[in-house]
Amino acid sequence: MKTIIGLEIHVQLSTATKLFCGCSTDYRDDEPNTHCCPICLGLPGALPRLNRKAVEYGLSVAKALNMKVPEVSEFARKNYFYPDLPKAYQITQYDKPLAVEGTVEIEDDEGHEKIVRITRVHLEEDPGRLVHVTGSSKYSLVDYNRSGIPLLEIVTEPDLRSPQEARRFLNKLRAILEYLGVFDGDREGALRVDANISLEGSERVEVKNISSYKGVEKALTFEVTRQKNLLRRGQKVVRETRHFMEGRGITTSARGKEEEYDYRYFPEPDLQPLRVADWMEKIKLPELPTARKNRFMEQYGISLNHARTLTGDPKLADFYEHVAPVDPILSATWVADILLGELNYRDMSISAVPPERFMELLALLRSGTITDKAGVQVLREMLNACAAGKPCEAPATIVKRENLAKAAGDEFTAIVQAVLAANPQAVSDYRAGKKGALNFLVGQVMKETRGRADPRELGRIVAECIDKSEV
Ligand SMILES: Nc1ncnc2c1ncn2[C@@H]1O[C@H](COP(=O)(O)OP(=O)(O)OP(=O)(O)O)[C@@H](O)[C@H]1O
Ligand SMILES: [Mg+2]
Ligand SMILES: [Mg+2]
Repeated sequence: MKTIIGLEIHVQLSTATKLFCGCSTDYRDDEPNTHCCPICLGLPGALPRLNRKAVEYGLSVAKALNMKVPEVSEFARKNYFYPDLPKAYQITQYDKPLAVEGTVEIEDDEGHEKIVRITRVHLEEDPGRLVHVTGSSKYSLVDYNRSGIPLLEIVTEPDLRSPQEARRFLNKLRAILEYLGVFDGDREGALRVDANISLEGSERVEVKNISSYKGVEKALTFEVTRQKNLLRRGQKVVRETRHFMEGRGITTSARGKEEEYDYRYFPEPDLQPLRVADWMEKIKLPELPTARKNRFMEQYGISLNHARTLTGDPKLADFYEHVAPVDPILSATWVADILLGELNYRDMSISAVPPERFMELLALLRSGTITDKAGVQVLREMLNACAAGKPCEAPATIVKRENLAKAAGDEFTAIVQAVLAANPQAVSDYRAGKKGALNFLVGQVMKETRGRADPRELGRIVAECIDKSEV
């Protein structure tokens, strides 16, 4: 049964000030209701003044998503009565959005390139935030710091075919937004999604206001199962809005009147229509993820998978380009396959890693001073220090202190000799032609050197030592 998914994504644009007033958008650590004025509080008589930067950001997203812009775009009032919006209407866009008909390229579940069509993007203001206080007396508080933050709503066509595909789409979209510098992905609630899902031939359900990528995938996975089970039991899926309960990973019906609500949209009389077609021509785009991915493969000779991973986040891509001169391929492996995993494990961001120190580590690996295994140990020491807020030690210092340099010279020969002497049976088995005996001896040397010997060279060296010792 075909799964059909379409997303409506609300992105908080990272402008310095709000959409229709000069209040600062940087309110995260501040007291409630300290970033407000008569305009974003919606007091009678206050007039909106459009933030030019927000329109530019919106248009650059439209351009990056290959969208068409109309001659003229217009704001509209969406009327509803709720405490998160004291003026009783949201300024948004309705029949004349900023742009229409775009595309985003993603990978489908088989790993093939696929196009997801974008229906439209439009600007609107974020409402205030309600905090529901429960306890002996139940009441709600409202914080208008968020009221008037510019949102860009991005609506997709129902082109996504699985919850995993939806998540990959969101990752790609987030990468594009971060490359454009219009969005701060680290901010909580900076991206909120309404996920629409149906099984072919059935009604669709809309899961509202999911605030994480993982949440979108989880909510959709839950819905696929729920809807399939309904149909299996001979029941019908009803068209409805549902809420996602992040903690429990389930969706619940929100059957309310809001679905049939008539918003009585009409053009916003206090704002001029925008001539966006002319404006669009002046918008310049930076290099975007797909272009950067292709350049990485060409310029550094790295694999598609590495290029994809490394360009998924502009900070990661910058980091890679910084350290690549040591050795592009070795760097790609160490950043994409090893560093990323260690960062995720510690819930650390790439910005916490000093690239110069990482280059020193790469140089030690490249020169063969340490083995891969010891390299991972050094990296862990470095990251643990960073995570604890301590300065990052030089890799060479860690290597010295922990005695991690590759076993070499006399020290190494002594270890091999000692292992051979301690295992005469294995040595004679090897001489008698048993290949397995060599592996055993190599394993013993690895154990003695605690990973400081290079397993790739070790077999040859041990064999040589046996040949050289008395024949
Ligand atoms: N059969 C379907 N199955 C799943 N998703 C669908 C289906 N048809 C449409 N969609 C998706 O649902 C969304 C439709 O959003 P649209 O804004 O047009 O309608 P709405 O949800 O009724 O309105 P709004 O949420 O803005 O009040 C789009 O993302 C679209 O891709
Ligand atoms: Mg909307
Ligand atoms: Mg909707």
